[in-house]
Amino acid sequence: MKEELFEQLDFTVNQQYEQIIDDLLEKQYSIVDDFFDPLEILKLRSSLLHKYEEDKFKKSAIGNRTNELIEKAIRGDFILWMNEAEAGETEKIFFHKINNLIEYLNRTCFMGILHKEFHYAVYPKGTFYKRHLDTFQNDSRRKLSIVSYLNDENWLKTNGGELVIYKEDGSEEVIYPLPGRVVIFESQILEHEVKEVKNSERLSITGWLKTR
Ligand SMILES: O=C(O)CCC(=O)C(=O)O
Ligand SMILES: [Fe+2]
Repeated sequence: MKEELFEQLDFTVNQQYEQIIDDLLEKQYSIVDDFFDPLEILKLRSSLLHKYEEDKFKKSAIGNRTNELIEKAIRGDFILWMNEAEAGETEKIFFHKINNLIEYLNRTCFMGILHKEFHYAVYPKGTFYKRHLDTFQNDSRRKLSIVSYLNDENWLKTNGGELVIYKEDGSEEVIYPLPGRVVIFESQILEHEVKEVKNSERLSITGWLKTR
């Protein structure tokens, strides 16, 4: 009895998470502009670029690798999966924040998130990811998609690489990949697209929170 009471007491309402939950309930996606602060973004970006320069990234695939050309016509990004067990200092900051969010979602919404997977992504100039649903190719257990943008503060809107979310009412939300910004959306429901990068390299971490 007493323990139960204490469990209740150590819970504090987090306004940012509450906003995410409200948004998800209302429109199936949420845009959070200050999920990571500038120093965190700087560290995550350096870490990404360091690994990218070491040639650790691989061309992304879409399920079975039967036709390279078709795959290239669908998505052109390069990715590196992150391993929480081997996370460096910088990645630890990332996973700490994500784990806090998961804990909150499970506690307040009984979302039942049990697994997660994240990868770094680089979209070089000229690349894109055509309109798709994240659960088509890989995994029906994907519940929420989370994209964190690691571009620097000089990122221009004219660089392209917008994330377009196709809403259920038929309209579109165009989202610029600005540093610190995180976009969370229902993986099973919302189709989306990454527009062609016209200039520079578009840097991000993409991942999924999964049930069962
Ligand atoms: O980078 C983004 O904005 C979205 C990436 C995406 O849709 C995916 O990797 O499935
Ligand atoms: Fe996607």
